[in-house]
Amino acid sequence: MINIAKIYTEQETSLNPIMGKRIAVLGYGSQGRAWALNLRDSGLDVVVGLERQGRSWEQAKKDGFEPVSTEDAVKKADIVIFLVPDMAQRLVYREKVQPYLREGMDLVFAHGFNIHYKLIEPPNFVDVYMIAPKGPGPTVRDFYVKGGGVPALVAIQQDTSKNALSKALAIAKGIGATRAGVIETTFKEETETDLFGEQTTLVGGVMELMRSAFQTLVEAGYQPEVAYFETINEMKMIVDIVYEKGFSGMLKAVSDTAKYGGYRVGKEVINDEVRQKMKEALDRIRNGEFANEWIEEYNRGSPALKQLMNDVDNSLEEQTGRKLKELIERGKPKS
Ligand SMILES: NC(=O)C1=CN([C@@H]2O[C@H](COP(=O)(O)OP(=O)(O)OC[C@H]3O[C@@H](n4cnc5c(N)ncnc54)[C@H](O)[C@@H]3O)[C@@H](O)[C@H]2O)C=CC1
Ligand SMILES: CC(=O)[C@](C)(O)C(=O)O
Ligand SMILES: [Mg+2]
Ligand SMILES: [Mg+2]
Repeated sequence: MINIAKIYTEQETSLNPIMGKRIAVLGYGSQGRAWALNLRDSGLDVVVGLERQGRSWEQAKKDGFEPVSTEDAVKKADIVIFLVPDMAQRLVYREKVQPYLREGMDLVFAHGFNIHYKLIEPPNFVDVYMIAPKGPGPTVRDFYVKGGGVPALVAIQQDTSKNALSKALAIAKGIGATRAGVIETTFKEETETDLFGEQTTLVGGVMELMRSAFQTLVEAGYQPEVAYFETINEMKMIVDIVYEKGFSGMLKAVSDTAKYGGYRVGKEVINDEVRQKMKEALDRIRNGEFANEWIEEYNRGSPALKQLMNDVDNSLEEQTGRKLKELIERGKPKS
């Protein structure tokens, strides 16, 4: 069954439901900085709450905020937005948010992980909702500054005030998302699809596809620089055309030789075995296995994650990219 999505746009949404309310943005990283700045530029009352003085604290001050401790931000807030890493949210909630919850407060998320997998179980006297931008934090800021907005999903988990949707849409408007459009979803759908996307395509799939192709060429004796241009650097140009003009537009921009070769070999590489693996990844997301594994990894101090970051950093493809950086920068369009 296909449900037709409800899409909210700029005209049918208003900032009024949250105007004058105090908004605490917890965390000042990828999304935190973008949200705090966009909400402030939209005329809303934002306070940045952070755990300790450090890099985020300095950045927030540089951007003109007066950051305060998480507790102090929460104590004075009507709306609390969780923009610390997913794995940190439970502890921040238990120690710094829960003790200060008052009736009529809102708990807001940018991803459904902690609510969907029940790591955070808020009391029934607060509203719980999500605005999930479908793009990286720096892009959320960049698009907003340039008059646009990254599309987002909105979901309501708890609607004690009977006004949660209009407040969620107001925040979506405040970060610029309604300039594009905001789709209504559930915490379950957002959490499962977001995890699936980053695992199989956006982060894991695309990166390993590019790295595997690079490594195949280099192992066959081709120059790393040539392999890098072919399998990694050109990806942006191809994906940019898909973004602007869809797959049909991309196919029109490449040669007939590429179209035929891509048609012939693409489905051989990304075959039924790969689709089966995608299905299994989705199953592990849906039955909670992935969430449990990630929580355990995090509790051990994220050794696998650290290893991955290290391996990638030291890989030949990354070294080659660093070597070619100056050349690539020189060639970028100037306006
Ligand atoms: N990164 C992205 O572009 C996207 C992120 N999201 C969601 O947004 C939320 C925030 O994610 P990011 O912006 O990636 O986070 P991030 O990793 O960039 O957040 C870092 C911020 O949290 C603070 N922080 C780090 N560890 C902490 C801890 N143990 N306790 C308290 N504070 C800590 C840091 O000081 C910093 O201010 C998550 O729920 C994520 O799933 C949703 C869409 C895209
Ligand atoms: C940027 C984004 O949307 C991701 C990949 O889902 C994330 O960073 O979690
Ligand atoms: Mg995402
Ligand atoms: Mg994600």
